[in-house]
Amino acid sequence: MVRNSSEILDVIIIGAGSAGLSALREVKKRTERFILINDGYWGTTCARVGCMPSKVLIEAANAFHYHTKLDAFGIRGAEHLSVDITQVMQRVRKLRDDFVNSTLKTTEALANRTISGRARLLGPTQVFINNQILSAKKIIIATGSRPIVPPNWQTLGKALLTTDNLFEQEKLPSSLAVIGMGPIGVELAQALSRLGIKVTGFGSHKLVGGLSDPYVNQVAVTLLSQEFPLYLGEKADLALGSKDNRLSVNAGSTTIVAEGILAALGRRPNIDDLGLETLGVPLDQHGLPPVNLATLQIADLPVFLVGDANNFSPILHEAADEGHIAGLNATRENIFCFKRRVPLNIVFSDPCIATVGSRFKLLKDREIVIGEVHFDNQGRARAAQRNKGIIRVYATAKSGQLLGAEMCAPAGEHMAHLLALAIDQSLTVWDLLRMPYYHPVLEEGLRTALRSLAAQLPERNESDLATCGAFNADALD
Ligand SMILES: Cc1cc2nc3c(=O)[nH]c(=O)nc-3n(C[C@H](O)[C@H](O)[C@H](O)COP(=O)(O)OP(=O)(O)OC[C@H]3O[C@@H](n4cnc5c(N)ncnc54)[C@H](O)[C@@H]3O)c2cc1C
Ligand SMILES: NC(=O)c1ccc[n+]([C@@H]2O[C@H](COP(=O)([O-])OP(=O)(O)OC[C@H]3O[C@@H](n4cnc5c(N)ncnc54)[C@H](O)[C@@H]3O)[C@@H](O)[C@H]2O)c1
Repeated sequence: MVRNSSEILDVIIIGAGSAGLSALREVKKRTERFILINDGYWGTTCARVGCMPSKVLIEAANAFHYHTKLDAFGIRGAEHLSVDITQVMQRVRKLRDDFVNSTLKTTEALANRTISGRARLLGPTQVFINNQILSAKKIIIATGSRPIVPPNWQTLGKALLTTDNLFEQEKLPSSLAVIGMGPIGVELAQALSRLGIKVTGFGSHKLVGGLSDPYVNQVAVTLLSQEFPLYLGEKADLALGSKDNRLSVNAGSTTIVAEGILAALGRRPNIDDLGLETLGVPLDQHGLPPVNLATLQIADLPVFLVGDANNFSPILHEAADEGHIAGLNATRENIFCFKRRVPLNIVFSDPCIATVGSRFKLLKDREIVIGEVHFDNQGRARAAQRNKGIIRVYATAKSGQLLGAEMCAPAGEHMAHLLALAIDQSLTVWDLLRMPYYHPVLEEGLRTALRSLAAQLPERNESDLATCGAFNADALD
């Protein structure tokens, strides 16, 4: 029998991932009349099967990969090093468990304010959960996303890996086709290859890792292809041999045989079966309702859609921001518009792929100037055997105001943060060139890109340190 709770809650939060927990933090400050509902495991995608375990795996892979550079430093014996995959995976899970436990503390303390189960909307103020109907003034939907797996791939059983089960593996197949070269595919294909697995990468787009600048992409593809075969531009599909039961991957004219598949085809918002159709607003072709990204409100309803579930920018800091905005707006009289942060996407490949500010594909029809640096001859990068990669920086042609950058560069994660701070502050290339650069650092490479950009701008007053030029000597720039 369905129970109809008589209590009218202030807020129901559906989904206890990073977005839901961020909303919870704000809701909790203002009311005790809330319920947090989560289906399946608690502990967030980020900590359980996302950002954190993937980064632990990548760190192990890069630590081992370093042995390929030792000989050049004059350090011998590296060929005797080997990877114990079982131990690597155990360490991934051990750290993963610590990360998950840290997130569980928040929700365990809530006791009867949490419900485990699959929630479904019955309208803008009602939720059906575990045979009962809950009513609330506001509802925050933070149901996250899941890996896309085509139906005919699901029959593969153990041979099919996604990020939902990869980190649970005790051992890994000796050969693996990584299908999809977005951020997840690139990060994991490189890491698994560096750990000694025979990886083949497939991507239906020519662009990898979320890049849109073809010049940066070309460098990224060239560098990744030096580590594992990479087939781009054709959709991959699978076939299981009828006689030998061998798994083959086909993409255009390419066919390879692999022991296992890692599907990294993208992620789908968890909005199916959620009852969004009961809200009475139009849904787009993906089933998504209209969401105001400055308020996270769905149309003018008392309902908010945040995090991966709205498919706007499925990365952690954006999910956390959206939860924060929705948590505030759901507990205030008036809805407030928030200015969103400068876009920043980092792929933890080596060299690091990153996009910051406006993407190249959105700028190419505007009047912009582009500064560029290749790291092949950059002094500090050469000293560290990290001299590979490129940064391209975009600015307005008139004033040199920084608009964005794309890169595949050593220390790219840090360069991208520096540029994000500069873009947020509406700085020009000259403003950045006026600031200090220590010597010898990788940031001098970024400065070279900025100088090449400044050289294309109208001339400046020479009494300004921003015009201090390069020595044109590898050792000094
Ligand atoms: C392998 C991988 C690596 C990543 N690496 C990075 C990275 O390095 N940096 C970065 O910024 N981002 C990264 N991301 C993305 C980041 O993890 C996500 O953007 C973020 O975790 C999304 O948080 P969320 O709260 O929207 O969703 P989630 O954390 O998935 O939370 C949603 C919750 O809602 C529950 N739920 C779903 N449907 C219902 C329902 N009907 N009723 C009740 N509960 C429901 C789910 O079970 C889940 O617990 C990575 C993702 C993956 C998969
Ligand atoms: N470091 C990070 O910040 C990080 C890391 C991992 C994931 N993420 C987030 O997770 C989201 C999902 O990442 P993702 O890489 O899974 O998705 P994605 O959508 O970015 O990339 C998936 C890729 O798979 C390709 N593809 C789809 N079907 C294919 C097929 N049959 N054959 C070959 N290629 C195929 C698509 O063309 C696409 O390029 C990202 O948007 C990102 O926001 C972020």
